[in-house]
Parts: sequence; structure tokens; C-alpha cells
Amino acid sequence: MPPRIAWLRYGAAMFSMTAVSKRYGPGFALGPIDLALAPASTTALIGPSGAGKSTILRLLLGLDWPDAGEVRFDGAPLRRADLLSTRRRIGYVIQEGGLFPHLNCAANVGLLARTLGWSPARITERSRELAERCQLPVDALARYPAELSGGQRQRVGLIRALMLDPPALLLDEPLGALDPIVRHDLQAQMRELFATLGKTVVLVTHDVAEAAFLADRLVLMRDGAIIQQGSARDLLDAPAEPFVRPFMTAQRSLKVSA
Ligand SMILES: Nc1ncnc2c1ncn2[C@@H]1O[C@H](COP(=O)(O)OP(=O)(O)OP(=O)(O)O)[C@@H](O)[C@H]1O
Repeated sequence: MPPRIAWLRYGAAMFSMTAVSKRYGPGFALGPIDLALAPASTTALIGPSGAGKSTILRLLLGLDWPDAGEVRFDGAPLRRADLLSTRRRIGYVIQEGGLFPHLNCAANVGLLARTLGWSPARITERSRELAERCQLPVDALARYPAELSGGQRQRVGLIRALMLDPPALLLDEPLGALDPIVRHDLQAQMRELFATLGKTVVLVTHDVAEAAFLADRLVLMRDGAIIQQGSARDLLDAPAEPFVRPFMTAQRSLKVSA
């Protein structure tokens, strides 16, 4: 923990946003947002629907641009001219994996590496290594996305995002479409993966328990603003606003009568 704080103090955040704002028509205004994410940290963006969580991910990835303020990645401002090389250094996973349906999974995960001139042998070797790490049966790579289960598709999406060994991973509701048992298993595997790979991870989830399980820092948003940042314990013990505690504890736990 102390090294992370030191990194941030010296301005070496992996991602940062300074006074970033973004407006979509008259209905939604994000920011101004200030955010600094330390290398190798895992951050979960949480908050009600429409709070601006996915917008933050898109701004970090350069899929969208702020109206004002600056987004930096790995020490440099995000610039349209460098976008392709920047995107190769940030893995991005969306719900259901975002795979191309007309390509088999091996082709999906190897697409970018192939355009970068990797040899077929190197692509196969890397795909197999990642399949093992992500607990995907290697023969699943030969199938089309529609022939896999939701959990397997999500693993393929993760393998694709990790293919070029990027220092950062952005995950937008990666487990949102999965049934509870598969989701539970994948949460545990992802936590293990994040701990061993040392990537800077930013994920969006609607599930507060999942956020607390996977991330060392939660960023709670509402109406385009960051309401509070900290550990789940910080948010529960010292809520910055009356809204924080009910939001954190809103999810139902199972109660059955005898
Ligand atoms: N390209 C766009 N054009 C217009 N409005 C947009 C665009 N992208 C997002 N918005 C609006 O910005 C607001 C924030 O959207 P965003 O997807 O970031 O929220 P979110 O917190 O991720 O929500 P959810 O949890 O429902 O996915 C919403 O009101 C949305 O309708």
C-alpha cells in the first residue's frame, strides 16, 4: 500500500483525470472529475444507472473525449494521434465479451496480434497460456462465440484483452450477463488473476458486493459526479453523504422463513 501512495504523490498514476467534464446534450453533465489511479491497483466504479460510470471508462480509453480537462495514461496526455498505440496498451472488456460472432474464438483473441505481425505459432502459444490462466478449456478456442456458454465467452473476452499483455484493463460490467454461480466462480478467478498479473484494473459493476470483493478502491458516482472514493469499509463507516450508506447496503440478502 505505501508504494502506491508514493507513486500517486509523485504524479505517476497509471490513469488520471484532471478537471474533466463532458456533456451529452441538455440531459447529462459529467464532472468536473479529478481521479488518479495507481499502477497495479483495482478500482470499481459504482453508482446508480446513468451516473456516468461507463462514460469514465470511455474517456479513459479515448473512445470519447472530454469537453474540458485532461485525461492521462501512463504519464502522458491522451492524444488522438497516439490513440492506436494507446489502445494496444489498454485491454477493454464489455458485457458478453464483445466478440466477433463470425470469427472463431482463436481468431477473435489473435486478431490484433496478427495485425501487429505476430507469427501464428506465437499467437497460438500466447492464447494457450492465457486460456490456462483464465481457466478456459483450450478446445473452446476452436469454437465460435455462439457455441460457448456466457462464462466461457467472458473468459475469451478477457483473453483477447490480455493478449498483448497491456499494463491496464478496463472492464465494463464484465460479469453482468452471467448466472449467479458462474458469476461467483469468475469473480474468484478474476480476483486471483488481478492479484497475480499486476495490471491497473478499472471495472464498472452494479453489484456492490462484487465491487468490494474485486477492488481495493471503490469510486461511488451519482449524476455525473464522484460522491466518495475509498475502501468499502471507508464508505460504510464514514459516508460522505446520506446517500452513500443506503446505496452500499441496498442489495437484498436472502431471508427465508423456517
Ligand atoms: N453517446 C452518448 N450520447 C448521448 N448521451 C449519452 C451518450 N453516452 C452516454 N450518454 C448519457 O450519459 C449518461 C451517463 O451514461 P453512462 O453510460 O456513463 O452511465 P452509467 O453510470 O454507466 O449507467 P448504467 O449503470 O445504466 O450503465 C446517461 O444519461 C446516458 O444516457
